[in-house]
Amino acid sequence: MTTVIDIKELAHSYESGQPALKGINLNIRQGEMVALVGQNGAGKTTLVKHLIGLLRPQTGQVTVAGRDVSTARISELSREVGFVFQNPDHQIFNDTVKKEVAFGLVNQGLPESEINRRVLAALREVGLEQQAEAYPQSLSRGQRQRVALASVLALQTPIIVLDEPTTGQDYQERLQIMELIRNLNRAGHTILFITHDMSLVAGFAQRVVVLCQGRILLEGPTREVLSRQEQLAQTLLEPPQIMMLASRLAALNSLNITPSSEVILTVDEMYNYLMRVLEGN
Ligand SMILES: Nc1ncnc2c1ncn2[C@@H]1O[C@H](COP(=O)(O)OP(=O)(O)OP(=O)(O)O)[C@@H](O)[C@H]1O
Repeated sequence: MTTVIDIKELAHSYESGQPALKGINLNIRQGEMVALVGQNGAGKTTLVKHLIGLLRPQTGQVTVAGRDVSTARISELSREVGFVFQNPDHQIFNDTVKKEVAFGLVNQGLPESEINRRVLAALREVGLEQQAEAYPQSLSRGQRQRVALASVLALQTPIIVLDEPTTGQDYQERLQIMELIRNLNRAGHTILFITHDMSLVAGFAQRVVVLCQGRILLEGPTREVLSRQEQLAQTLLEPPQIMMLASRLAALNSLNITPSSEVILTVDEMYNYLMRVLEGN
């Protein structure tokens, strides 16, 4: 499989503080669905900002779809990578939902009929077609998060990076969003998503990268990484019983059972159970 994100010895220090990244080496191949996890301040957002040119490598090298991000223009990178910000309010600035989702497409100079088609399809996918004319700031945080997601869906970029895509969503909405993202992956998009939610990792990621204090602590297939309970404990990602369940769920998911099998029901049930444990009910 072709490598679409290639990160070599990437380090970054903000002016005011400690180094946020300390020599990251990471390869992501076309068509993968990868979770990036780690406790607050581990460097996850700093890392992904390099993929869209919001930060340029101070040391090391980052290549995205064959383009060196040190020299690539942001407009060039944005055709390859769609980015859903952690806080939708850093992304949303138009006065209607429809205009917001259309914004990137208008910038690309697409014909109006194509823009309308893509905007409506994206809003339908995130369940916001009724809110097309609404003022984004009148929507709930969860709905604004879905507006941000729709804007990226409409761009149809080969790579999609999502920083905490399920923030502000309830249990059902979280599942719907992750299923939508998984469908994008099945349709061929490469997905990198940041999350604190290990049940989402267990249920949806093929591979996990664990960041800890600016370094990669663990990296590998989800099942393998989630079975490394002792090392994961260092990152204090979740209470041990949640990690244990997440690990078992990942093991079941990795069996890759066909949807018609009865066992898949067990996976779903277990996932639902895990989500309810996390919700505290
Ligand atoms: N703009 C900034 N200026 C100075 N320091 C920053 C800036 N952004 C992040 N940092 C610091 O860099 C480190 C890594 O932050 P980063 O936001 O990348 O971590 P994260 O893993 O995404 O955290 P979270 O899960 O809380 O979003 C932290 O110590 C953070 O305080």
